[in-house]
Amino acid sequence: MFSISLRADSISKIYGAGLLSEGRCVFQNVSFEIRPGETFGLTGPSGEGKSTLGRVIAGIEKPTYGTVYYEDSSLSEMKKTKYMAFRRKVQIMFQDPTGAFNPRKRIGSSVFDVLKLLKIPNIEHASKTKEMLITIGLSEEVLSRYPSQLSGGQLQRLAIGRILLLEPEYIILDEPTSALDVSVQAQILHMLKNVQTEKNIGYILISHDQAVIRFMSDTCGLLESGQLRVIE
Ligand SMILES: Nc1ncnc2c1ncn2[C@@H]1O[C@H](COP(=O)(O)OP(=O)(O)OP(=O)(O)O)[C@@H](O)[C@H]1O
Repeated sequence: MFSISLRADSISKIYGAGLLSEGRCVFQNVSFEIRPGETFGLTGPSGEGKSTLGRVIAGIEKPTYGTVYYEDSSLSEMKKTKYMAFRRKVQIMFQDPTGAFNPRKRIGSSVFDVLKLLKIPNIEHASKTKEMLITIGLSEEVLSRYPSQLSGGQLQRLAIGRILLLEPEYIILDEPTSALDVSVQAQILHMLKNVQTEKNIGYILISHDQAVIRFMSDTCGLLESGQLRVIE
């Protein structure tokens, strides 16, 4: 089956370089590749650049050196339309689900905004929303609630559900369960695995937790002292 890979080729990130400063090199010559349906687990000590690497792969930040390739196209050379398509296909999800939704809007309204943005015809909204809720294991009742009326686990499920409406090929999961209770963490991880099997999505999973990395990953990378060591 044809699959679109996401590949970092010798990327480096330096913050704060200028006329008077060499800046701070967060990581250098990092290379790895992932494919749909696979999970690349990214771990390492705090402050070593895992989130920065995630943002660079997602195209939110540019690498200082090196190239990120999607479907063999370099992100830095993509035309605007292709880049916009890439940004839709490669999503990033953050640790704290409470900030993921507008606190003044009911969940149904936030979901509606995404469907509208995607130009999904009104007639399909109910079925798309229902399908998404089934995938993330929540009932339609959550649509009438405000974010403050939901648990962290429910909000994280909905954050994933909202991303799934965009039909991504890859999701960068930045500490997706570390703000949650241990029992809820396990449920979310199982759900992520089921979603991956069902939709053949590739994950880059950033976590401090070795048990989470072991449970989820096909390949794992340790980012330490600016270097990525890939462990198959
Ligand atoms: N926009 C920025 N400008 C300057 N320095 C930055 C910026 N973003 C991150 N950094 C620095 O880059 C380094 C790596 O940060 P990053 O958040 O990527 O690490 P991390 O491994 O994800 O950490 P943690 O595990 O604690 O979340 C840190 O020293 C951080 O202060």
